[in-house]
Amino acid sequence: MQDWYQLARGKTDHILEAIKEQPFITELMNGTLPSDVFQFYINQDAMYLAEYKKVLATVGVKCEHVDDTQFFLDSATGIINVENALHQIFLKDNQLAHEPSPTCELYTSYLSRIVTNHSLEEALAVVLPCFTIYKEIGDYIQANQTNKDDNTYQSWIDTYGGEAFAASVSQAIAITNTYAANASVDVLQKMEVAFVKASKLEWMFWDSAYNKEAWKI
Ligand SMILES: Cc1ncc(CN)c(N)n1
Repeated sequence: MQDWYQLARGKTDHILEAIKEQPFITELMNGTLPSDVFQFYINQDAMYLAEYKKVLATVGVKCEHVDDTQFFLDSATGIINVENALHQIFLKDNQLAHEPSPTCELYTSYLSRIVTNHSLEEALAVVLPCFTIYKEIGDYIQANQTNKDDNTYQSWIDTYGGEAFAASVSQAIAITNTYAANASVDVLQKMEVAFVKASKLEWMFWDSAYNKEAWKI
């Protein structure tokens, strides 16, 4: 029998395929992504992660089992520290923006709303695509690129395609599956909605970076 993650992941096949085809991802893989686009992305991502860190800590506090709490608190500090270090490599101080794009604002606000006002199960489901999609895309790029020795963005690619990230992704999936195993049909339905919506927001985040999305007014 399929576990919750396998079922939810199945509902997002089209989103994963669409992400792989995004110009942001194909150009990142080829090493041809314009540096101003990557700068825009990394800058927005730094603002995203500052909020995501708080969201993960909140999920950790809500967990019933101490090991799960520990995992999310460790993730809030450990993973994010790795990503912040990565940002230091790429982020140019003189090109910093301080206003989140509409999509960055939408994604972080959505995460925060679900984690604060909804069930623990939905909170687990909504934070999961941030782990699983980056893992899948990191693996996908590593498996398909032909320029590992000559890609400006290799350290970014290797962060998400690497073993350390894989271990935390597996743990996040396992914890979510455990809580889903005891959830009602109604809660399972809501978990799926949250997982699919956050997956769409991952697609939108790369799309908004590629187009250097601005506020319309
Ligand atoms: C928007 C976004 N989503 C996910 C990740 C991977 N933690 C990230 N750095 N940025």
